Amino acid sequence: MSSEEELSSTITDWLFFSSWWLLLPFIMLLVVVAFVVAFVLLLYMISPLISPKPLKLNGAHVVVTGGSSGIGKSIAMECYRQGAFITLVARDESKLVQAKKEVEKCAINDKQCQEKLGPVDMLVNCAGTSFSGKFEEVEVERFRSMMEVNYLGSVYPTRAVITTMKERRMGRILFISSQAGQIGLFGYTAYSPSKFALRGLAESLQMEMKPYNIYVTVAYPPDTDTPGLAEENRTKPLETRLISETSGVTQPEQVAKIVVKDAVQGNFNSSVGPDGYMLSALTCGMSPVTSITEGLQQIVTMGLFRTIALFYLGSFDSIVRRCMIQREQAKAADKRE
Ligand SMILES: NC(=O)C1=CN([C@@H]2O[C@H](COP(=O)(O)OP(=O)(O)OC[C@H]3O[C@@H](n4cnc5c(N)ncnc54)[C@H](OP(=O)(O)O)[C@@H]3O)[C@@H](O)[C@H]2O)C=CC1
Ligand SMILES: CCCCCCCCCCCCCCCC(=O)[C@@H](N)CO
Repeated sequence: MSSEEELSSTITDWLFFSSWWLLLPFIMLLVVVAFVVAFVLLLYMISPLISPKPLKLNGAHVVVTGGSSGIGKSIAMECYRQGAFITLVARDESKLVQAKKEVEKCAINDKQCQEKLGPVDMLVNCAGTSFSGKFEEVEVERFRSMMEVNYLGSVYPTRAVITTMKERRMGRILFISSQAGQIGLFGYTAYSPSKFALRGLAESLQMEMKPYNIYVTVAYPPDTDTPGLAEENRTKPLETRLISETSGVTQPEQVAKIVVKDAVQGNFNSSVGPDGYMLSALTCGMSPVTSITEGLQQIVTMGLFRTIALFYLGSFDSIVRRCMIQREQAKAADKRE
């Protein structure tokens, strides 16, 4: 054996009989894990720069449009319970007076009995109305009125308070959209667009307002047990009812607790319940991120939630198809009689 051959056989022996190289994948894995951990730690270190400072509700002036009923009234009560001064806005005066009495029962200090008006610290755009029906059966006028009340009805109050908020370099704007502002559903051709519009407004407004320490929140509640829902249910197509049942009916107090907490913290997105959480992660798009945890959750869960969503969509389509077949059979039976 030449010395050259000897050397090569020693190297082969070493390579095959000593097992250091078996560790190579583990070492690489360790390096990758170390990098990921370092990256996440870094993100958490800069998170105070991203997360806004919470608003102090105690002593703050909160204006709630649509505050005389349903979700708006519950939001007013929740804020009053935390020590805020409240202004309620709506059209029907007797409903307003009644709501004022109910809100005042939630007082936490004597000072609240004296009214303190002044610059608005938080504006809650909750005035709104809903309508469901099949596209061709909804009066054209209804498409306009939905945009006017739900969308423009949120633009005007916001315009009224924003200049002072900018000057004071503080404030919160809350928009009450809906799960129907995240997905378009059977029966909501007039309502959904007015709620989607709020999201576009909120995203644009947030980018303008961030340097002024003003934070915008959009809430997407599911069906909530209010006089508004009862009214909507009177014309609701069967399809819409069956599809909406997926995410159930929530109580307005529950919605109020969650959205007030999110607005105080300055979270852009506010969702209610597990379906709401999935929908928001899935539809986050280019919306601003207000905590590292939120961003990481979106990154990790999106593929999984899309998979789940495809099953939901399939079941919604089959509800629509079944209802259509049933209607046609009923019609045919009617004709035969
Ligand atoms: N209930 C639900 O299932 C869900 C509701 N939402 C949204 O939450 C918001 C509140 O809904 P909800 O609590 O059910 O509704 P309600 O009908 O119970 O209350 C609506 C409130 O808005 C006021 N309002 C209605 N129209 C106008 C108007 N043109 N100008 C000024 N104020 C007005 C009403 O007072 P008045 O009539 O005296 O003016 C009332 O105070 C709406 O924007 C709705 O789209 C979102 C998701 C689910
Ligand atoms: C991963 C994907 C999960 C998907 C879950 C889908 C659940 C869909 C349910 C939609 C319910 C729509 C409620 C509208 C409420 C509303 O705004 C009106 N009631 C107003 O009165």
